[in-house]
Amino acid sequence: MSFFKKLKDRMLKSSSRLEAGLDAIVEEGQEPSGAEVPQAPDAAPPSDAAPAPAPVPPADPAESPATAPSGAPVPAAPQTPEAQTPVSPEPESKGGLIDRLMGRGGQEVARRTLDDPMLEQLEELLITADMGVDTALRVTANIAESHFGKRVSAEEVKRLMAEEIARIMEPVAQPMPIYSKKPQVVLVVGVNGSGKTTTIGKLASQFRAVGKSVIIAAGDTFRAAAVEQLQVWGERAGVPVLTAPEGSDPASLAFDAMLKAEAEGADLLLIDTAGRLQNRADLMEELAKIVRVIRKRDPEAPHNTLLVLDATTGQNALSQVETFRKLADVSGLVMTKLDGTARGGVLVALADRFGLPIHAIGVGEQIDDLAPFDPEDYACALTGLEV
Ligand SMILES: Nc1nc2c(ncn2[C@@H]2O[C@H](COP(=O)(O)OP(=O)(O)OP(=O)(O)O)[C@@H](O)[C@H]2O)c(=O)[nH]1
Repeated sequence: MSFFKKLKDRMLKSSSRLEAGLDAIVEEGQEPSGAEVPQAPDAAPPSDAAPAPAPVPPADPAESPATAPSGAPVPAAPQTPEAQTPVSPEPESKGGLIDRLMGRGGQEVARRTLDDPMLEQLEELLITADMGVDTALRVTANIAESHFGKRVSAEEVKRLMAEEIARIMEPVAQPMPIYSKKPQVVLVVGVNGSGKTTTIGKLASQFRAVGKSVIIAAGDTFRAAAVEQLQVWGERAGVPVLTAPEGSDPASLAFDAMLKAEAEGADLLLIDTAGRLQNRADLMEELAKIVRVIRKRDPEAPHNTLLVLDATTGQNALSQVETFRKLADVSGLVMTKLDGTARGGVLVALADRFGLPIHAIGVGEQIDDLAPFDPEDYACALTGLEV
């Protein structure tokens, strides 16, 4: 199954809500056929200038520059030709274009003039999909700029919307940079339950699959269950997991993990951390101490600080970014649980507000359910547009 198909199937709740809403908005204001109003020209597909799908990383880290990030995958899901096709033209009805124009044969396409009431309805729909007011306004304003007063079908609106969303998301769709530095230290932060453990397991498995050696440090030493879960993921991924006794200092574990990763020449060290936001001052001190001790071994570590966010929390993800940016030097985001949520629009709001790189998205609980973030696939899946 192409990844787009999988993403669309998994994001059914988001896309079906937007899709049904868009169909309803157009149908509600549908004009009688034959009205003498010009139709909107077919919207152009999202720009060809979109970034290419994440390349497979060099198996040999020596191929990467010492300091500059390579375009490494994280993760490298195979891209099918159809997954790279941004937006296909609106399918012809069975009777073909002439029959449609003549009112013969196939189904007549409902159209509505894009006016202020329709724009307001579109805004509301985007806000209910957790896109946030500012982003929803920006998207609809851009659609209005080119199509205000024109008669549009639901399919055209979806395509225009997908274009706008892809345009917002393109700059942030960046694979996690991979450095030739050994070990590359990746600190993983986020609130409890956001999917840190699962994401670390998936990342470890994908790095292993491209020939990297990985070590995981179970830095949430306060919860035995969290450590056990990480061990299970380590086993699945075939990666060693370093643990410390319950309640011990996570920074001391991180230091030991650095020594082990250096001694073994590991390519990557993934460090899990606690996510207790209830006591922010403690958490800040804990994260700062981890960073201090690993910098004793490598002044540039951590090389990546990934913030894992749970899509089902909707707009709350925005405040989590704000909070964690104060606690740690967040370098990129991973959004989990995009499958089965109607709140996928929050990723657009995040991209629009913060511009932080989105490295990957989680679309399930299985080890291979972590995908590179492709803005066009995502925009199409979100709006319910077929590619
Ligand atoms: N459907 C779905 N579930 C996910 C995804 N990622 C994680 N989960 C589930 O979310 C729950 C929490 O994930 P964890 O990885 O344990 O989250 P955590 O941030 O490590 O949480 P703590 O261990 O409490 O700190 C688990 O039941 C996971 O299976 C995803 O992309 N999709």
